Amino acid sequence: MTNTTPPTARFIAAETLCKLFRTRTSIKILFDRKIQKNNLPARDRNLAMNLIYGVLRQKQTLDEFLSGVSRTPLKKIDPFIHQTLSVGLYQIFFLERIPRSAIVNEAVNSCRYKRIPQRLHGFVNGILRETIRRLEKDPSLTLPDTDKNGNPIHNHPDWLVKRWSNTFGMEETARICRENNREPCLVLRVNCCRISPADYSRKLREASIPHQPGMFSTASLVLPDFHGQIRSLPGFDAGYFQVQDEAAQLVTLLLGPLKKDGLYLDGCAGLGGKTAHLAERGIQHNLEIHCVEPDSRRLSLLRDNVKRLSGDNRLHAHQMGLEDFPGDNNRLYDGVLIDAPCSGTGVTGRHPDIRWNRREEEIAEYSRRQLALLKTAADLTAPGGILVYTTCSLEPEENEEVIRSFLTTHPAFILTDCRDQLPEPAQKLVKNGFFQPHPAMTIDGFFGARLQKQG
Ligand SMILES: C[S@@+](CC[C@H](N)C(=O)[O-])C[C@H]1O[C@@H](n2cnc3c(N)ncnc32)[C@H](O)[C@@H]1O
Repeated sequence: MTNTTPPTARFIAAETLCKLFRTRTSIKILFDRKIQKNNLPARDRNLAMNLIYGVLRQKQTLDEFLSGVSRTPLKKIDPFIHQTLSVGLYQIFFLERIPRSAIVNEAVNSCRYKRIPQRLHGFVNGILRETIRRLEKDPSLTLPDTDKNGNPIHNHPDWLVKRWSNTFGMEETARICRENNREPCLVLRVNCCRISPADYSRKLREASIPHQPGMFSTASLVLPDFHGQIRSLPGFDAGYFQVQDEAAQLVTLLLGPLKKDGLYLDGCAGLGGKTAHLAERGIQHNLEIHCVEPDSRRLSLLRDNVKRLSGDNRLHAHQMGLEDFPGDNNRLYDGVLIDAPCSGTGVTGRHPDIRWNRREEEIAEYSRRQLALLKTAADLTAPGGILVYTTCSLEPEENEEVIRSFLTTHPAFILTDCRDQLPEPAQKLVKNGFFQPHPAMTIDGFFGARLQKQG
């Protein structure tokens, strides 16, 4: 292989992993850049993505195994070679359909492409062949689940495991980590304004796509084995569904009961997952909806998303930070949603880069920004109106502590019980009045608080 031939999926995976660990940039940004630069065919793109996500979910077990096979300590292995080996080991242990000889050849090809000195190709070749030899001798050989001191390996950084064991206890933490290390299922929210979940289920059945109803949200369908293009699912253009985990589906319900002809604001709209949900529900209630998002790329995707799902022309999208949003002609909002920027520690199963990119020190800065956003939102909420605060973090400083701190300075607001707005199966996700699902309950980790301004 020469540098004039296009790079392979394995090479892209190893390079992306190296860059991620070096720069702590999100996988989405790194991968999109690589795809644009290299024009990988869809099949290779999917394989590269699988390898990257797989290695991120198994990082510590792969490293533990590698340090048992390699005579060179991990810290002394060149980062690209290290990640090429992780990608190779991941394929050997998890992707049964790839011939083992191809795994070794491809790893050596990646080294050639990277212009790694020839003498080191033998090192890569030797480690992978030795692994295969051990597996042939003992087919029941698996990756280690404890480290050399006998401590369980969780495939999460120690600081996060320590925090979660303080919050949830060690057993629950181990369960959360285990769930996060599995490949998550695709979850859809059926757009009930366009089609019922039962009718959409029929369409999936006709297309031979295995699925089942979600456990908590009545509008959800779970597709355990689907790995294709989302656009290829039945009724994408017709707006029959949106990809959204059950936890994210449920938090929008906390704005209920919706007020007829009411004025609503999504104060941190992002790509519009929750704005679109609100817009769908809003059609029936004739809502006027405003949303605020400072990032122009996200706002443009949001517009497409909302148009596809609700065709709503009563959505007013504002590109700015909430602190700069003057409101609409001094009118106050009957409902405000603050889906605040957060550490994302509740969704490190779906986005395993988060667990390695985050720093514990960042949590204090997130909670400062979250409290500021909540205070801004309070001024935009009408008397009698509902203010919903939500994050996809599991950290108390970003969740209940933000709410407690807010309530001490805003006595006009009272905390109401989230249970009243949720369908019966989801009510068990509420603790101390807060919506608090976490991955051990086979749902993304979220937090939601429903506040009402006294009128
Ligand atoms: C958790 S995401 C929102 C996800 C979105 N609600 C959804 O369901 O797709 C938080 C969003 O807040 C935006 N944001 C950051 N600072 C903000 C600010 N000062 N005012 C409003 N939005 C902000 C970020 O750009 C990001 O898109």
